[in-house]
Amino acid sequence: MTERGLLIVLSGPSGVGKGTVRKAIFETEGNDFEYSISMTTRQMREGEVEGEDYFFRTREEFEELIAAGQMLEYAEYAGNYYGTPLEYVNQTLDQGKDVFLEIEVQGAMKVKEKAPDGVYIFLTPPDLSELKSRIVGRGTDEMSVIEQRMEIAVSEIEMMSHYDYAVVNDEVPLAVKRIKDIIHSEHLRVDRVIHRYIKMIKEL
Ligand SMILES: Nc1ncnc2c1ncn2[C@@H]1O[C@H](COP(=O)(O)OP(=O)(O)OP(=O)(O)O)[C@@H](O)[C@H]1O
Ligand SMILES: Nc1nc2c(ncn2[C@@H]2O[C@H](COP(=O)(O)O)[C@@H](O)[C@H]2O)c(=O)[nH]1
Repeated sequence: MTERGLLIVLSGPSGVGKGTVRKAIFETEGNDFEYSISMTTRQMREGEVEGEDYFFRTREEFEELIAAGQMLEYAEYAGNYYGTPLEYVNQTLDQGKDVFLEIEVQGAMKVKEKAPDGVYIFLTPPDLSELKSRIVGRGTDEMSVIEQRMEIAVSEIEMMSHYDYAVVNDEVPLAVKRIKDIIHSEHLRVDRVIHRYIKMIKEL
């Protein structure tokens, strides 16, 4: 039987740079994990592409998928649903490939309940004023939404202790390296490696 892949969960407050760092990770060489594209009911931003950035759905469609048990997790964030389709994650892990989720904190905690053996990484800003500058600088949200996201950010940062690792996103290439190093180390954990040896011993 193929060894199940590792579930990698990256969270952190809105605007910290999760998307930027995740894209940079996937652009670097030597990755062996797949990105799970999320579903959302929020409006598509300029430049976003259906099926690449998100699967954009109506609230009705999203609620049907929840009712059908087709979401690994979902959360309501700043007035919209966001969630992880279950089938892709399960199929990919079953094929022995690692899966990378980039999701907010409520959803990450739901995933952690279901998959405590995943690796949970919290991306932090150097400080809160830099966080606000990044959200403002991105130019995608109105001031009322920015204030809402900053309030949520404070409560999200309070949840950091539930994660396995905290990575500061001061500079993107440094954050990328820190995250790749964590994933590499997770693969060397004895509780993951030992299964291979138990299997070999059984086959002797
Ligand atoms: N290390 C960094 N230094 C300076 N600016 C950064 C850094 N990382 C990301 N940014 C910028 O911060 C802004 C927010 O980044 P990004 O959209 O990736 O955040 P996010 O955490 O994915 O946000 P959300 O959760 O709202 O989707 C972008 O304009 C991005 O270019
Ligand atoms: N619980 C989940 N949160 C998700 C998912 N996909 C993205 N997100 C997070 O939502 C906020 C807002 O995103 P934005 O694109 O509107 O800026 C951010 O923290 C994302 O990481 C998901 O599948 N589940």
